[in-house]
Amino acid sequence: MPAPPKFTEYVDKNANRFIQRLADAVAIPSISGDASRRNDVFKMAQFLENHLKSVGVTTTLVNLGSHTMDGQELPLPPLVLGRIGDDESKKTILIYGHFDVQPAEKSDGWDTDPFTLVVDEKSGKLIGRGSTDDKGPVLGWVNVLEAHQQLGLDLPVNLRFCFEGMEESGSEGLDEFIEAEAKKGKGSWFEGVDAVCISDNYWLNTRTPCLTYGLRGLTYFKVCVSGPARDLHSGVFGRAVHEPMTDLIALMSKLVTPDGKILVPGVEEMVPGADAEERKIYTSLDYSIADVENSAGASIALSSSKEEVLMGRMRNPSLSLHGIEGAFYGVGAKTVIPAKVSGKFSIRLVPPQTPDAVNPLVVSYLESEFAKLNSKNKLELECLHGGKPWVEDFKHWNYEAAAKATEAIYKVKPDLTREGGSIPVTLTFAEQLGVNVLLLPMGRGDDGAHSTNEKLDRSNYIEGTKLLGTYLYEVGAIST
Ligand SMILES: C[C@H](N)C(=O)N[C@@H](Cc1c[nH]cn1)C(=O)O
Ligand SMILES: [Zn+2]
Ligand SMILES: [Zn+2]
Repeated sequence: MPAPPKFTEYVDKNANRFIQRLADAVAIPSISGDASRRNDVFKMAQFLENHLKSVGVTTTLVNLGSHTMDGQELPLPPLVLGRIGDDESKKTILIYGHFDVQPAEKSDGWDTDPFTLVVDEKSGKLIGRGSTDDKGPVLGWVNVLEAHQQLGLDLPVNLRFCFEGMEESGSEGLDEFIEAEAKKGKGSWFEGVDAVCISDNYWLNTRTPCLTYGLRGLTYFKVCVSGPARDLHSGVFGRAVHEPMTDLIALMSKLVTPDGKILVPGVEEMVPGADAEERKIYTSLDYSIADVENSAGASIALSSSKEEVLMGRMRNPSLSLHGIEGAFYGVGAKTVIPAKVSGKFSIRLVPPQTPDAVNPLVVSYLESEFAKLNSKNKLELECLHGGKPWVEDFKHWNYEAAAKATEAIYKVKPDLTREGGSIPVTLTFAEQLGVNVLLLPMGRGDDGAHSTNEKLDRSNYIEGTKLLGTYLYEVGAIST
């Protein structure tokens, strides 16, 4: 059953207001990983709750307690829960999204202020932090509800919402909440949920919409090397003391080869290779080396084989080095020996890898490599956060409904993809609620999530809003 034409017409007529709604959301720098922005994450929770209320959703804010970040005790942002519809003859869909964003500074290399949405009329880009990850998709649902409220249309399904403000920082407190609710059975917030829909990833390319049935897991490490009591002068202490930065670089260089092979013994070996049958999946996807290179902004693909690049992103683990805290990075030529430096790296995990299985391998490898350095400095290892990988059955009515909706809006069959990123709560929903989970992305592969000049194309936001609404009608029309 397609959505009524008046729904899609309403979305077109109100596109500019919907863009203003996104601009208002982007203006709140809700960076969960920055302690100084915690008030803004709370402000964003309030903004979202107000918008949901105004379109007829019954809402609750759930206090998730507090946590320690950068040595500070901080209140966790609340979960924003919502419900609309209680008709037993209809299916109930749980929608998840997040209202926190990655850090962004103009000085990182943005062309414009990251927290002022720029509507580039010529290119059709809506540029700003969170535009595609994940404020645009979250507001897409608000837009759908507004249209139904204003047009006096009944929703074809019951909806439950679970929006969090810590996704970019390990989803602290969320798994525990879901597990505790799921245990309640009757009377649980999630009672009656038939399936889950998450819009928080991207098309593989810039042309073809997709449905996503897999995510990589993650384990994120901080490797701290310290020694001197304070920063030292390299002219006075160079070649006289063990230098933390030198030890750290030696360790970091032992983690991964320049062509992406993970050097921690046992980690690559956990994953079985792809057989000819599986390779066909990657051959059939609408993708080329130009897609990865255009979205990376340079000709730097690791392989000239499309299948290898896709497998590297979708079905193989990867290890990335992210940064070094405490290192000198300013302008000029400071001749310092930093006293304490912390390297940050993460491993994207694929089945059957889990943080519990991989972390001990990482720890014992780094400890043994550090021992080989014969350094008198001190090594400390910390796993900052993690999550398991997830792969779903895509031959399910939830995917069938999403495929029909995609064909109705975009006039093409969607690709079926696995995403290289991580949304740890996905597996928790699947396991705890025992229902199918679908990823229905709004944005394109070149949106630059987590990067500078993050954008969502105007057409993806507006057609994506229609897609989310149409998906609900297709779910409503399925009889199982
Ligand atoms: C795919 C999703 N939109 C996303 O960006 N997830 C993040 C989750 C995360 C974990 N640590 C920090 N952020 C990701 O895959 O990096
Ligand atoms: Zn993200
Ligand atoms: Zn996200």
